[in-house]
Amino acid sequence: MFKYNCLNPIAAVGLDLFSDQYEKVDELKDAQAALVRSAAMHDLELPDTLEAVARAGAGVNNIPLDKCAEKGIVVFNTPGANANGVKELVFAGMLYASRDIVGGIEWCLENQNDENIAKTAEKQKKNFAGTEISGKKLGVIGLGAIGVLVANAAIHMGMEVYGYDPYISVAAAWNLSRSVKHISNVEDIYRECDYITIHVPLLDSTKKMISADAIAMMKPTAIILNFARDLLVDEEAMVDALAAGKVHKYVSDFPNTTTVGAKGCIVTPHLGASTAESEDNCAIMAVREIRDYLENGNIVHSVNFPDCSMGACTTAGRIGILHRNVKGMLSLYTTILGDAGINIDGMANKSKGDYAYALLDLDTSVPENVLEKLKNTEGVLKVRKIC
Ligand SMILES: NC(=O)c1ccc[n+]([C@@H]2O[C@H](COP(=O)([O-])OP(=O)(O)OC[C@H]3O[C@@H](n4cnc5c(N)ncnc54)[C@H](O)[C@@H]3O)[C@@H](O)[C@H]2O)c1
Ligand SMILES: O=C(O)[C@H](O)COP(=O)(O)O
Repeated sequence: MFKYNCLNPIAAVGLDLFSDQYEKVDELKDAQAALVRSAAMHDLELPDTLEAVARAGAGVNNIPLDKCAEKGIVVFNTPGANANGVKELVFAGMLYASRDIVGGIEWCLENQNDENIAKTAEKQKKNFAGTEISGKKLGVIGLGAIGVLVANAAIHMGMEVYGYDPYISVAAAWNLSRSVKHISNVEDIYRECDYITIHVPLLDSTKKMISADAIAMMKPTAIILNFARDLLVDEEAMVDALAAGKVHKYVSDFPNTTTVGAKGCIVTPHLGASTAESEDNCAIMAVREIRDYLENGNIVHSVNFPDCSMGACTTAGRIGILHRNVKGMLSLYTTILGDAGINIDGMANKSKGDYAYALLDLDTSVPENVLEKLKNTEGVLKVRKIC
């Protein structure tokens, strides 16, 4: 029986994919797997029982990735599963920033008792007029799952789209419309674009990447959209620039005391992925990842260990070894197994940064004393007996 804990509510359509071999538990300390959305995990005590964490979503800045790796806990996310939900809200953000839709709605509510509201509205509507997005320049910073969808949809909306991503994946490049202009110097986006939207992960290297200097290059009419993470933007500098009329609007999906209520800021309460479709997609992908890892030892879509798959286990034994990415590890395993008279039928070993994963199919189930030897090998973080 496998036990899992949900640190946030996770869509039922995903949890229903757990078989009767799985039991939901109320406490993380009792779980082998955890499912999480944005709950902060940095200060949580991670129990020794925990094997896997699946982030039902994209951003993993709420999870201590290295601490998990050191404890042999594989962290997954669900790339692309909520991208369409975010893309649609980015366009809502562009429209809210371009036309005073909110002001217009508020005016209607304030005048709901006016019998002549239809007539008055025709006189007042000039106060809520705006501009169109068609024909304007959009800069997309980060062309991953979300950035590509935003860029392609903007082309269909008649925008001139500039795309910047020095690390773009081959898959994303294939999906990107050929009409998107490839930008190699992000300053071209800051200087020339009417709308700038950011879709990069929050990392040490991207923190405050929209800096005061970047903001100073922007047009006074610029509209900046942040549906990625608030810490990507120097928001103090942004609020100052808005107050001084140096940029026009800042749309953010991450409320905080700097931006909510500040002049020119339009803030939503982290709604990007809060659609039925995105929540279902993320939950389904997260549960599949956890099951494939716990039942078969396969790693797909991990953010702290390499992906490594050998399908379902068809041999008498299978073990997975999470270890440091240092030389000589495989020969230590083959020696221990060979000395125990165990034949290796198949093997895969992959590495990612400081960490690596070996999956071994064996002609017999590994006895406890051999598992102990493997576990006690210098550089091994965790050994799992899968069958
Ligand atoms: N508002 C929401 O509800 C919501 C929902 C989903 C994701 N997000 C946020 O959006 C981010 C992006 O999501 P995604 O699904 O597109 O992720 P993704 O991993 O598919 O794409 C991120 C892209 O950013 C690029 N990148 C990294 N560093 C860069 C840099 N310095 N300059 C330019 N590009 C850079 C990468 O190459 C990659 O192509 C997530 O990390 C998360 O923080 C927010
Ligand atoms: O990174 C993400 O996937 C988003 O920020 C969504 O977060 P949520 O699952 O808490 O809505």
